[in-house]
Amino acid sequence: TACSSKYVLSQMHPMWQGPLAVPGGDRQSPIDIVVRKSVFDSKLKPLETEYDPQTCQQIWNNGYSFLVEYDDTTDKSTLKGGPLQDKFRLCQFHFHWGESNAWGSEHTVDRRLFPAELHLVHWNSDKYSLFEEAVMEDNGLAVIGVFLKVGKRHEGLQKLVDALPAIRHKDSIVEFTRFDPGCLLPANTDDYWTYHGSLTTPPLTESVTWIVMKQHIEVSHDQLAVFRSLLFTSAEEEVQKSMVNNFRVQQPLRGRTVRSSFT
Ligand SMILES: O=C1NC(=O)[C@@H](c2ccccc2)S1
Ligand SMILES: [Zn+2]
Repeated sequence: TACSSKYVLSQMHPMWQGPLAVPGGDRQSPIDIVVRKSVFDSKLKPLETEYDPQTCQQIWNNGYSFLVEYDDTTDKSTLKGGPLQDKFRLCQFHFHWGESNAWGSEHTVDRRLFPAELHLVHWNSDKYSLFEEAVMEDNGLAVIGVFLKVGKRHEGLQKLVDALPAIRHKDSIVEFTRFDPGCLLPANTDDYWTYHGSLTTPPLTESVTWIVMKQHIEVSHDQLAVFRSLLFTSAEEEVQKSMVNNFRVQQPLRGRTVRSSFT
C-alpha cells in the first residue's frame, strides 16, 4: 500500500504543493520529552483504537526498517480520541532500534534512551482520501510511539520475529496476515505525551500529531537480536550492512509545548 515510506512523496513529486516547513523547520521530530516541562491537559481523552487483524496484509524490508502494512482502503483499523479531533486509519507499523540495547529509540524521556521504539502510523481519513494527501497536511497523520525495553519475551511479537528471516534483504516482502497490532500496545494507553511534529524520515513533512506512550512494552534480548539480523542492503549488493541504528537524531523543540494526559 502507498503508506509505506518508499512511496512517500519526495520534493520532486508533482503533487508537492510548495514547501511545507521542510527540514530545518520549527516542528521536527523526534524530540527529548522533558517530563517536568510537559503540561497536563485535562481535555486530553483516552485513546480509542479499533484494530482488525484481518486488515493485516504484508511485512517488508524497505531498506530502512521493516513495515507491517494494513489495508487502509476502509475504516477497519482506526484510531480516534486522545488529542485527535478526527478518525485516523492505520496504514502500517514499524520499529527503530540500535546496534546495542543502550540506544535505539527516536524519542527520549528526560534524555533516557530506550533500545527500540515502535511507530503505529495512521492518517486522517475524515479529511483526506489517501495517505499521500494526508502526509502533506498539518493534521494529516497521527503516530503512536511505544518504547521497548529488554526483559521478558513478548509472546505477541514472536509471530512477527519469526517472519523476519524471510525479509532479511532490502525490498523483500512476504504475506503476513491476522496480526493484531493492539497486542503491541502497553496495558495502560491512557497515559501519554502529545506534541505536533514531523515524519522522522524523508520527506520529514510536519504533518504528525505524535502520541508517545508513557508505559513501555518488554521484549526479550533474543527477539531484539533478530531485528538486528535484518540488512539495509539488497541481496544483489556485495557488502551486506546490518540494519541497526535506524533512528533520527533529536530535533530542537523550537518553543513547542509537550502536553501530558496524566499528572
Ligand atoms: O514515525 C515515523 N517513522 C518513520 O519512519 C517515518 C515514516 C515515513 C513515511 C511513512 C511512515 C513513517 S515517520
Ligand atoms: Zn518511525
